[in-house]
Amino acid sequence: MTDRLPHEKGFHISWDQIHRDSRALAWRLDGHGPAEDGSWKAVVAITRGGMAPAMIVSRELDIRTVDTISVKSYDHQDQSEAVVLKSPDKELMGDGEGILIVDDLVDTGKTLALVRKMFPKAHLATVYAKPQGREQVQTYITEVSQDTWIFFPWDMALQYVRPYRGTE
Ligand SMILES: O=P(O)(O)OC[C@H]1O[C@H](OP(=O)(O)OP(=O)(O)O)[C@H](O)[C@@H]1O
Ligand code: HPA
Ligand SMILES: [Mg+2]
Repeated sequence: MTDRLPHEKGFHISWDQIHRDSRALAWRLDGHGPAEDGSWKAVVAITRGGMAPAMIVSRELDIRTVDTISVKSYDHQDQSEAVVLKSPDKELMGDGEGILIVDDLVDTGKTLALVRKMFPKAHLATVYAKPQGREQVQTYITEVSQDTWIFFPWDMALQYVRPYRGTE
C-alpha cells in the first residue's frame, strides 16, 4: 500500500482540487455533444472512481440521466484483467452515440479499451491521464507521468505529521 509504493511519485488530490478539475472537464465538454444544440444524452460513470467526477459533470451540464458501468481492474495497486461487473441500461446506451462516459483517470488504458469496445460511439472523458492510456481518452484535463500514483481524496484522511524540525 502507501508504504510500499511501486510508483516513484505520489500526486495527492484534495476534494477541492477534484471538484475544480471535474468542473473544468465539464466546461470543456459543454456544447460538444452530437445533438444539434451540442447537448449530451446522458452521463455514465465508470464506478467507483468515476462517480464523483460524473456527478459534478452532470450537475454542471444539467444532465439528469446518469447511469453506471462497473469495471474492475485493480486490487489496491495491483492490476489484473479488466472485467465488467455491471452494464448500463441497454436501451439508453445503444452504440454509445451522445453518451458521455466519465472516469477519474486513465492509466494503462485497459479499462477504457473495454468500454470503447462495448460502446464505440461514446465520448470517453477522464479528469486525469497517464501517457500510456492517453490515446484511449477523448477529453481529459491534467496529465501526470506514468510513474506517478494518483491518490484521490476518498482514499485518504487527514493525519498528524511531524514538524520539519523536532523529534515528537
Ligand atoms: O487505465 P487503467 O489501467 O485501466 O486504470 C484506470 C482505472 O483503474 C481505477 O479503477 P479500479 O479498477 O481500481 O476501480 P475503482 O474505480 O472502483 O477504484 C481507476 O478508477 C480507473 O477506472
Ligand atoms: O494512479 C492511480 N491512482 C488511483 N487509482 C488508480 N488506478 C490506476 N492507476 C491509479
Ligand atoms: Mg475506476
